Amino acid sequence: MEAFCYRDGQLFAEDVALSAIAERFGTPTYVYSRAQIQAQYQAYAAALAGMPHLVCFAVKANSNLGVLNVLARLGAGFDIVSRGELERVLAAGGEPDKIVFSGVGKSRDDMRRALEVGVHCFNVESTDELERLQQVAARLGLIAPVSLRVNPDVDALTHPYISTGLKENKFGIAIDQAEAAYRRAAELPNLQVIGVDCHIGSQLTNLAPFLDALDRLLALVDRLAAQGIHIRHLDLGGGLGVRYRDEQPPSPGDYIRAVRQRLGDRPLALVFEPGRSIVANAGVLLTRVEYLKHTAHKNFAIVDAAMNDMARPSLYQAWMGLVPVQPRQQAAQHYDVVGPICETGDFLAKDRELALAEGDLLAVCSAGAYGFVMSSNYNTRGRAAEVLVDGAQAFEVRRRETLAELYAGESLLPE
Ligand SMILES: Cc1ncc(COP(=O)(O)O)c(C=O)c1O
Ligand SMILES: N[C@@H](CCCC[NH3+])C(=O)O
Repeated sequence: MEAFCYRDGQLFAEDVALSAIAERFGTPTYVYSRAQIQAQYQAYAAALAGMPHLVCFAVKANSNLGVLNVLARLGAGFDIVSRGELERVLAAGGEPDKIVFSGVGKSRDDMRRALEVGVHCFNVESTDELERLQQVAARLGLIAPVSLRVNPDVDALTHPYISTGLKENKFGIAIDQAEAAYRRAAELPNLQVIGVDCHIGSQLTNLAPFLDALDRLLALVDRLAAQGIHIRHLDLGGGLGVRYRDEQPPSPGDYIRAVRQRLGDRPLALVFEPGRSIVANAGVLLTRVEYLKHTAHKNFAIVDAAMNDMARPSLYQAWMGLVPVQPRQQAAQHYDVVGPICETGDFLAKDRELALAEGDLLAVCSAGAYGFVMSSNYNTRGRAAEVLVDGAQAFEVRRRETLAELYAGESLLPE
């Protein structure tokens, strides 16, 4: 489905014109489509029908309570990496026993709270973490369900900053040390081994690395079974890519069909932790042109969104689509679309052909994942509003940060 499309000469989110959203809520504003989030979640759930599974949305991709609530109502699970994400999921109505807890740096406090609420599984990333989890669980008199996150050493063929499954990355337990780690976990009285986990990177557009990692994990599951350690679920992480420009990533259905074929008759449940593929194309960042600046070398469109609102272009040189909300019938020019922040690296798009005037609205496409969640207050800019569209209705699911909030909690030195 296409949640964002042109009608009557302007861009709509479902049945709401983006110009009306800008009018009502101001800019910059993130706009999400409920129908698109639902459709992407259902693509995973439908492909997993008929077998035990959990689709755990990776909260890091978009942690807005409204968005999490849409997914919780569909019965989604959640993949979290911090206490903060845990509290968000609970506040949004997520079920604790569908939460998997990932991350290399879980504190004792993180573990305690997750044990108390009863998460589905801890994805443990080191042997020291196993020992710590044992201590915390023993003190509470509880049993911690665990998977070991295995680092299978496969090249995800993606940007180096978002590749996680190579032996030089900080994530997981090296696959050649995994069996010893499992034997240790099986000895610890307050741990219950239930799964194997891996996550090799993000924005993968090719199935081969996923299937390569899967083969290595299945071989490990078989070796563990021979030693009497029986794995109940396989968690393949997230990572499925989306189309930003001309990428042709496999669909969740194609991916899951290929995975199911390889399981054979092993009685394994499947867990996925998709983030980007659920929400990226369910969101845009709406921004307004403040100035057009023409120099001898370049044209700049200076807009009211900046790298503090959307970091991906500056941080990863990511190419993101950028389209006018109300296209003009006049000659286009080449523009660098930049924000007001005092850094040359503050750009949203470079060298785009656009017909623009001051005051025009633009939409940064595919901004629903790793957009608002990576925003900051750099240059003491307030964070954008977030709006969730459902059919003909638009709900402000996070209001714009106020000026007073920008320095709340800070204080002057005493006299
Ligand atoms: C452990 C883990 N699970 C899931 C995800 C979600 O990945 P993606 O948004 O690429 O689906 C990530 C981020 O890459 C991750 O680190
Ligand atoms: N922040 C990255 C994805 C990180 C994936 C997290 N493990 C991006 O915007 O592409």
